Amino acid sequence: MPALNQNLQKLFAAAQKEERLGIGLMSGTSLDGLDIALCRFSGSGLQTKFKLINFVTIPYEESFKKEVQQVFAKKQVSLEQVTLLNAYIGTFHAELILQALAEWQVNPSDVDFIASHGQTIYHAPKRLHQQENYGNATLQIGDADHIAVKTGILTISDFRQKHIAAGGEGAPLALYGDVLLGSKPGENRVLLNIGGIANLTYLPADADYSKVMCTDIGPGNTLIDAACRAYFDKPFDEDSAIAYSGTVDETLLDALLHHPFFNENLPKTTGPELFNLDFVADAQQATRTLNIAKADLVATLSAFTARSIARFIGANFPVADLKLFTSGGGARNPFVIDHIRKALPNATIADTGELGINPDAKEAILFALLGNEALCGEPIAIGSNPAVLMGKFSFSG
Ligand SMILES: Nc1ncnc2c1ncn2[C@@H]1O[C@H](COP(=O)(O)OP(=O)(O)OP(=O)(O)O)[C@@H](O)[C@H]1O
Ligand SMILES: CC(=O)N[C@H]1[C@@H]2OC[C@@H](O2)[C@@H](O)[C@@H]1O[C@H](C)C(=O)O
Repeated sequence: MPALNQNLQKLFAAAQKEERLGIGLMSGTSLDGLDIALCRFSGSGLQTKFKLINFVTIPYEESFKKEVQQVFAKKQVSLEQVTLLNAYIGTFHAELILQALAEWQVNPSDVDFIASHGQTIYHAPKRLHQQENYGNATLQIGDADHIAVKTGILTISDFRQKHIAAGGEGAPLALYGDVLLGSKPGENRVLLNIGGIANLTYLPADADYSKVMCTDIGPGNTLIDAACRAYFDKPFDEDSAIAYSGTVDETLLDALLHHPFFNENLPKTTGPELFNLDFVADAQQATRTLNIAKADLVATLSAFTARSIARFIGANFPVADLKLFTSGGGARNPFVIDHIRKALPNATIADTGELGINPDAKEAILFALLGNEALCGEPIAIGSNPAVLMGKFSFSG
């Protein structure tokens, strides 16, 4: 039998180890920075044992955000800019990983794999584009060959394509990790992530994985952030200072909550391609609220996030018998969380820190888990999701 080449030998060795060190990377729709989670794994699937060793979010410079924003969630962009960014983001993420590893005094050669989400620049489920000849599609850039070559670490990436190829919308993938991290027999749980977009995983008390459900709900921080950028020259509404200084416009809020996306079948996905300031302006036009104070707009958009989340949970789950665990940057938005609490007075709400999961690190941990599965797992059927192993391998040499 011919010998395996060195890349495949390394891959085999990593997959067969008792314990593996893996890095999960997330660069989300909020474009706030790169989340880097260093985890130790043993086993796979529902028997995985994992420990978060180190975590950091390295914030992006404004100049980098602006470059990505030129192509982010836009129908018409410069193809040259996309091409340049694809290579640039891969190299840039590799530099940030090396910086984090140096700070943690971890030698790159001790890390078995990197699992990289990349940067979503366009998410186009068929429900959005509605073009007959095309199916679901999504695009994450930041090519992993650059990460692998620059760090010397086997890199797994582009997880969402397999989900689409096997019948999904490419998102949310959270359930694959949430089942492992968050389910507890005897408790109905919801793991709610409020990132740019809000999504959740429902974990039923009987631990019947066929009943697990994971879907996007609607906007998380994306509209709040967009309004802060456009009208206050701020990247986000820190500690809800602007929202608390304004008043919710109930007429506008009601119009926003009437968007047909909220009545579409589950599971479903969305993004800033739909929930953006043009959508808000249309609702303002229709309700003659174009002239409301900008602080009132931020308050209304914050209430919109909270109310759409609370309405979804109230309509779909047994609220009085439910534990809700929050994560993502929006879990640190007090206005949003207060409004969810008020709308769901009977639900128990805490952040995922109560489960021993750093709420800011959860999505990066998810990708590390998916990387571990790509190396040594088996496809698992959860809810209506495709039972597939996701991710593509990039070798360092
Ligand atoms: N102290 C705070 N007060 C208010 N909002 C905050 C605070 N800290 C973080 N946020 C919000 O959280 C956002 C970042 O959230 P997060 O990093 O979870 O998003 P993401 O991972 O990019 O999104 P997604 O999950 O959609 O991909 C910020 O843009 C901001 O809106
Ligand atoms: C296409 C894409 O990047 N979607 C993200 C986004 O951010 C939140 C929500 O929209 C979710 O569907 C998904 O990310 C998480 C990590 C997921 O797949 O579970």
